[in-house]
Amino acid sequence: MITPLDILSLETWILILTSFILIRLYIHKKWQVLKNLNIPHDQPTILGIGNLMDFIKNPEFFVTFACHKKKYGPIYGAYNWLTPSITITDPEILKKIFIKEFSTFPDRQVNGKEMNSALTVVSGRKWKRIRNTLSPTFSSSKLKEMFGIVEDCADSFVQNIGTINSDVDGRFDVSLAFGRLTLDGICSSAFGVKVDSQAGNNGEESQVAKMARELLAFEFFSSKTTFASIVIFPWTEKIAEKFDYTIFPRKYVRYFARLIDSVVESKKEKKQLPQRTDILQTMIDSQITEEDVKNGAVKGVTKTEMKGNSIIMLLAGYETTSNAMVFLAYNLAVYKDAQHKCREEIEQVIAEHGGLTYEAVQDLKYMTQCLNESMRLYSLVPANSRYCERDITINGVTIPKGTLVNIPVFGMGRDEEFWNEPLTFNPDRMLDMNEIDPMIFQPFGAGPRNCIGMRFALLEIKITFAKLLQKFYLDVCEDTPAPPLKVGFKTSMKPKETLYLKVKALEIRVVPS
Ligand code: HEM
Repeated sequence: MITPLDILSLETWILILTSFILIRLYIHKKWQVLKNLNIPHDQPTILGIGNLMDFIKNPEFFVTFACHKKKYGPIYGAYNWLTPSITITDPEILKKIFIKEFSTFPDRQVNGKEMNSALTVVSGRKWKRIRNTLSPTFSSSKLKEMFGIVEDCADSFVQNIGTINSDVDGRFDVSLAFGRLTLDGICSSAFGVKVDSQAGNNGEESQVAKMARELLAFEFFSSKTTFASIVIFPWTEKIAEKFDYTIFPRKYVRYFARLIDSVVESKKEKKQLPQRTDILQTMIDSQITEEDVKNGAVKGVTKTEMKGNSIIMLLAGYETTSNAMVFLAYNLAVYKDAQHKCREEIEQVIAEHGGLTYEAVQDLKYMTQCLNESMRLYSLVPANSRYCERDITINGVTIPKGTLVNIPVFGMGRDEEFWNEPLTFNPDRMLDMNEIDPMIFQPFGAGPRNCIGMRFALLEIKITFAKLLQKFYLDVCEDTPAPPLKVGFKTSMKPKETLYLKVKALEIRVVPS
């Protein structure tokens, strides 16, 4: 296959790309797109190039956001390198962008063949068809059928946490332990493959777990090609598509594409695995051909789309869910009253339902409050976005076509304008979710394009903590930092430094302080 380097030398490409940057810079300066924004306050609207770089360099996004908000007001324009963007925190405007005017803002942003079909990046009719096909996978009835898969992984986690995942004092690396758990959960549900990564060093790690770990460890933002493609030239995606270019390392995409082929084959032959409900099975059941797509099919996924979307479930669902558990564990270890109340609730709910059933998990109300409060303080996806496809004026604010709307989710979660004592972990404020504006607190995004895996993630987190807290008491170690934790960013928000906590088996029954 011809690669760009077969056509022109690297130097020539660099020259061409640099010329493009300068031309685009010139055009934007000329047009001053953002100067035309009809923003209802007197603040300057141009921050200059590099708003997004600020964020990547400084994951304490809320610090950047708080400074910008103070300086420029609640709505301000900036350039994400060459893409004009507008940051909005007004809930009324956000509601219109996410819901009422969804057709104007259908995508988050303007990767070979497989990844270009992933739900996260497709748009228009294609997105609608794939989303319609995959959504039923996360319905209550399907999640109930997947309950066993998730429960197995949680059981394995609890079994290992007191032994191979912790040292003699019960001290464990929180990200490592929850990372292994979620890897098992997502591989099992997305690919239909049991990977047993929780067996850790004492057991044989499967090749799938190893490849998944390596794929997930890939630093997207450290790759200059990726950076250029996504951030500086969002429009080069179309060219990249022609060359079957993917931002994901080809070795892993090919590996998983082949893995899916073999799982599909063995599922067909019913040789290796029993037919069971998982994300891949839902896609197999609704497989269509390229011909069907051309004929306007409104539901179903092609073989290529099936592969891309299985891989994207792994990428979108792994770190987010794992880090949500890391932050929840931290908060429960620090705030012992909350941990104690969670444990009481678990015991009560299990007694009422006669076990930890799917319905029992839905009744873990206080644990949900703790999780929501934890995700407010440490939002896993620190910023959301919507790409504006036509000029529009909303509540007096003009958003020109081609502008990226930034929603600083992490910043809004800690904004004093919206929350009383925002840095305090207070699950009680999440008691009545009708009182919380879903535009201000949006850990899973909002509107028709919100997180498709939300209910799966919530189920996995709650089952795990119900099982963990039944058997163990979570505590801080001597070197566990005091709140608020310093955060870093890879593919999702995570603790900046390696975080250690302690587990103590509950036979010792420690009375919470
Ligand atoms: C705590 C865990 C998770 C968090 C915090 C999270 C957060 C998010 C957010 C903020 C978005 C963007 C939504 C928007 O634009 O409004 C998103 C999209 C998405 N998430 Fe999640 N997610 C989590 C777990 C998962 C899981 C477990 C899966 C898969 C099994 C998943 C699959 C996806 C996909 C495919 C999209 C793209 C949806 C679309 O464009 O239609 N996520 N997620």
